Amino acid sequence: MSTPYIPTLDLGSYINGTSQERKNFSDELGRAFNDSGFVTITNHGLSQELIDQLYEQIKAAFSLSPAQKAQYEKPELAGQRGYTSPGKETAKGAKTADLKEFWQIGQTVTDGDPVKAQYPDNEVLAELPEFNSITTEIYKKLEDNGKHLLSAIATYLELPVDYFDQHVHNGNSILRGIHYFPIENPDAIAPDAVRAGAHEDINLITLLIGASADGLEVLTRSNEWLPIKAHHSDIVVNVGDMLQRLTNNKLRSTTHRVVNPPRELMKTSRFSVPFFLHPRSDMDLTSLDSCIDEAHPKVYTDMTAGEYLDERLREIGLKK
Ligand SMILES: O=C(O)CCC(=O)C(=O)O
Ligand SMILES: [Fe+2]
Repeated sequence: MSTPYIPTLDLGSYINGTSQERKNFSDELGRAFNDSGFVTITNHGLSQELIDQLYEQIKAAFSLSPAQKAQYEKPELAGQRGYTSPGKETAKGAKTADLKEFWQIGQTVTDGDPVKAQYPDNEVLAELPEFNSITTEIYKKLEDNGKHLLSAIATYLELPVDYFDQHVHNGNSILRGIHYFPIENPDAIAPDAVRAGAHEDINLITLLIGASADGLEVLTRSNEWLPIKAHHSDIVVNVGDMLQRLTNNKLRSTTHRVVNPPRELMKTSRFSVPFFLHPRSDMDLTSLDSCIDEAHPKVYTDMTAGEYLDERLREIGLKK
């Protein structure tokens, strides 16, 4: 998956490294987030066996009948938990909905934190008991990896290493299993219909487990679409709009999309599982003073993470 534009970093060298190795990791991660906004990480502690089990469960969940899936689709939850059927999410600024369906799993609060009251319960799939345990395990592992990455970013930004900890503890993160369904008749879809229209992610950072097929593309600084090869064992990490806002554009939330397959593969599915790392909704996203100066005047209005998420869910059609 590695291209010079999207460097590969060893997360193990940060988690278990010497102070020099940790410093090097922070510098390289910061540089990549400042440049392309994307990195690939290895040594993330998710075994291939666990990733395979995850994909097995995700595929099984999408294979349920439309009536079974409909039991888990709750419009009042704005797609934030359970199942969302095709045609519901449209990339910001696009006219035609993405060619996808998805499941979303949210935070499980177990330590008595009153923030629990803000989160709807996860939908429990009665048909697939292992779906619930495996997705929860993956959620926790990706959340842990995300916390390490944010502490490395805090160091890069010359903030205290634990700057993000209180904001992401029991944060509003989402694990999303996506099925880009087969396109049975390519001539019958709208000319602008794509698997995922060009967009930026809403959250702080996204950790994306290697997809089942190619199709993900990243918009480079020279305005070219760079394909990212799908590798099951890698995790691709990118900056989202909340971190871009907080850093007044120092870290870049890079535009990406998922293109339709070539004609001979139109009738095949593509599965992917991003983890959108969100803070608690009361986190203040006001740009850091250290990221504002004469050359970089303040760009964004002040908002909390909760206010910003609400605005964005309306823009993509999930919240009415
Ligand atoms: O499916 C993928 O590879 C990427 C999905 C994505 O960008 C998203 O859901 O925000
Ligand atoms: Fe995305």
